[in-house]
Amino acid sequence: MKKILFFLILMGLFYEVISQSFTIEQISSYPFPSELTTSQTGNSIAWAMNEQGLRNIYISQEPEYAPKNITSFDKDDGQEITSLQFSNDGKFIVFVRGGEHGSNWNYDAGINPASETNIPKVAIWKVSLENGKAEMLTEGDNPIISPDSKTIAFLKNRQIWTIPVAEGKASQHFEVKGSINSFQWSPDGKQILFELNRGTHSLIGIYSDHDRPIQWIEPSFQRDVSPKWSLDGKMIAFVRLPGGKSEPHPILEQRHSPWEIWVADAASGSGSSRWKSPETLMGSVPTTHGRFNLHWAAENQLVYLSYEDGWPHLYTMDPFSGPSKQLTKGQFMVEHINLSHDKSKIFFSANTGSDKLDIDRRHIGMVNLKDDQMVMLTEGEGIEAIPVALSDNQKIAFFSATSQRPMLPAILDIPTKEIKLIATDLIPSDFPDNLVVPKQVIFKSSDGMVIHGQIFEKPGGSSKKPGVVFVHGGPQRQMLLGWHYGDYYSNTYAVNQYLAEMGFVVLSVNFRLGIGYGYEFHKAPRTYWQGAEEYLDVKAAGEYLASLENVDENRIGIYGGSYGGYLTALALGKDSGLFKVGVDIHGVHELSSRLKLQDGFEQAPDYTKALKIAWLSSPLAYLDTWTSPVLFIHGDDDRNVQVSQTTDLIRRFDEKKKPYEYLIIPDDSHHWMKHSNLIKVNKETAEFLNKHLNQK
Ligand SMILES: CC(=O)N[C@@H](C)C(=O)N[C@@H](C)C(=O)N[C@@H](C)C(=O)O
Repeated sequence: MKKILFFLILMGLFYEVISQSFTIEQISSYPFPSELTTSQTGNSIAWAMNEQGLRNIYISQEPEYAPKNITSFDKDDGQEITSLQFSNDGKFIVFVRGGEHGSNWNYDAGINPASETNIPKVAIWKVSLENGKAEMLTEGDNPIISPDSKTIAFLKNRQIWTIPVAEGKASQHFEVKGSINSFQWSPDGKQILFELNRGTHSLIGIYSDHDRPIQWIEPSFQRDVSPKWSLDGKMIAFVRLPGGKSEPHPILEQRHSPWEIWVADAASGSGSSRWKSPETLMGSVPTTHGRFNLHWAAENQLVYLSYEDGWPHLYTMDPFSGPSKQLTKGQFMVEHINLSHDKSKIFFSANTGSDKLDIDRRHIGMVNLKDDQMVMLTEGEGIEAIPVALSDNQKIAFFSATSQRPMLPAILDIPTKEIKLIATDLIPSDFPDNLVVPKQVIFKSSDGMVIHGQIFEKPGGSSKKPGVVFVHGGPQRQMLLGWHYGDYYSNTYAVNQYLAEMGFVVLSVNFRLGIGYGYEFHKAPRTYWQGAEEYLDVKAAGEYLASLENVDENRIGIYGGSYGGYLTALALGKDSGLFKVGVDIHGVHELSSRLKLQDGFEQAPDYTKALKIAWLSSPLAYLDTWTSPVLFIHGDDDRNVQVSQTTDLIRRFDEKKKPYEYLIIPDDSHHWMKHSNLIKVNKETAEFLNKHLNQK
């Protein structure tokens, strides 16, 4: 009898293994597009494509839009492509290779995930569209081609340098005290507008030539940012924020963060405030992609984004006569905002449409500034994001995905609504074609917060499956009902599909602090080091999963990266009874550093209380109740979450003689720049969960 039982168990295991129809390498082999850009004439598009670590540039030209590879970088060396742009004359493309631009610090320092003996530099490259020659021009970052296509301005050591497009060496364009955050050529190419950080305040200046001093624009002790030339080059719009350091306000109270829109005369530098944010929490500085999204549009209108009605929406104003007007309205968010080349139309991604599930998707919308009417240009069960207008102002390019197919560029002809998917043959021939369709689930946290999630479950298999909660990072993110437009979350979507394939029921939880569900959700109080109430949503997700008929409540795991790693550690510390195993990927653990250390005489009135709450919001407070097995993973060139967050936690585990497993990835960052590292992390994550939850 025992032999028969053993044989049946063996067959069951064998069945489950062979029933896996794809490997982690196959599901992680999705090509990831980024840096979508369009030419000024001729309706061409270009994008960067990461094909299993090989990052190259493709262009597509009308009418067929067949993708053409114009670079040949052939090593999985972690060197990303950014700042991709066409020259106005359409003769060449410029881009940056190297660096880690998704970082919170040191984003323009070379990254070396291949551990080469020379750390790769961050460099500016040019590809001729006439003869196909690709050449590195100079070290530097953030290049912008001059309107006449003859010069490339760029940042080096936070100063503006230039290099002639033809022959010639790079040289510092001018010297100015401070760090230049951004710059812009004037429409006629004769001047450069720049935003300068001087520590306690920020200034906006215009460089004309060596014989004229910098023209400061309404200099003040405030922080002036996001300057934009008007279309005729006569005016400058910018945002004014408070400068300096305030008295120490109560730490645990949410406060209005004020901002104003100013307009100044470029020649004289004098200007005035044209709009002040409503003095409400929702009227605070927006934190949506693109932040203020301040743009000059046709008819000298100013377009901007504000959260003031509780959702990130677009507004317009005539800076000289009129009050502002709301262009997009409703319970949805807009992000990825871009204007048509003639500045008469605004395109954006939005989580809205005719289907109630659209709140967990993205579709493309447009506002025509001729009549200020908003229309949705795409709909359905797919995910469309990051629209960019083509030069004829009649087409847009964007990234398109479904629950089955990863992101690819697509082109929509606005009048005909015809959509053309591009580069489908860049999806590997052995890429899985039988992925599960994530199902929207909605449940409530213990405090009543309504939480959205996505369930990934492969039909069939065991009647009682193990469950895994996935916790995204950011935290200002939203997981979707399909492949994600962000590289980090395309990867976690792949991992969730693989875990479902292995027989897990996966619940990806969109906890509070995420985007897409309005201000109250995105800016919920008493969260992170101020009380970690977002953990209630993670716990509710675990309990929801455990309550499902087809899930074994005694085999629930959790994993997450970065902010999701923080919540994974908190879950394992606070609720090892619910979460039986976890994988904490570059998580945040020590939170007191988030409290601005009080110096001098003054201290926030609630500083002591805040310190206590920060401690109780940290996984470090729960090590004695943390009994579930854990795998710690961190790259040691992480520039979003210090690797010390994991080394220090491991030190505490060692001192407490607590078991753990670990995986350190030397020289890689927060974003697994080297594909082979991404595969290693994905595989170890899945195998660790499988070892503890899926072995009968
Ligand atoms: C300043 C800041 O918090 N930046 C965030 C983008 C960040 O780095 N957050 C991390 C803690 C994190 O969650 N990173 C990834 C996973 C992300 O989604 O940004």
